[in-house]
Amino acid sequence: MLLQATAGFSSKNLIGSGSFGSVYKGTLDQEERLVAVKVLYLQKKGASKSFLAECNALKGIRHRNLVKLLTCCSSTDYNGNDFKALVFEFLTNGSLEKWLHPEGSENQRLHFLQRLNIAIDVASALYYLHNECELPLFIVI
Ligand SMILES: Nc1ncnc2c1ncn2[C@@H]1O[C@H](COP(=O)(O)OP(=O)(O)OP(=O)(O)O)[C@@H](O)[C@H]1O
Repeated sequence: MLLQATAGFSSKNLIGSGSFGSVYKGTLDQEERLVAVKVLYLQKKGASKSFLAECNALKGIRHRNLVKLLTCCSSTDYNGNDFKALVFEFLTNGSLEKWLHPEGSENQRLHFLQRLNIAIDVASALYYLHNECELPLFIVI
């Protein structure tokens, strides 16, 4: 299903990569729903731990400033190769880092109030994670 959704994890659907995986844009056919599929680099130390931590921490979370985790996939093929991926709702506005530190045109620069609102939203999400969400949180180092 994920293979189909991402056209075989095609490089044209690659939207970014982080410390533990690559993120692909995908479309779930039946619903035409856009998703972000994070495929873990399992050869990297800490990646499996990061997968479990992200699954456990995000699966019960409902907050307007935290991305929704739709499902976690873990499988092993006939040759014993492991595959782990996290499927998130797709966020259309791109990377926050690029909004905060734009390279190009001045038009894309956020003004002070917009930046303040982002800081408030981040603080609100952190407050929720620390005080209101009942799930254990893991920090992966
Ligand atoms: N749900 C999503 N919707 C759209 N783009 C996403 C989504 N999740 C991640 N991305 C894109 O993929 C990039 C990599 O995400 P990922 O979660 O792997 O790493 P990170 O959180 O940016 O970094 P690190 O894991 O190193 O802390 C992000 O910077 C973002 O551009």
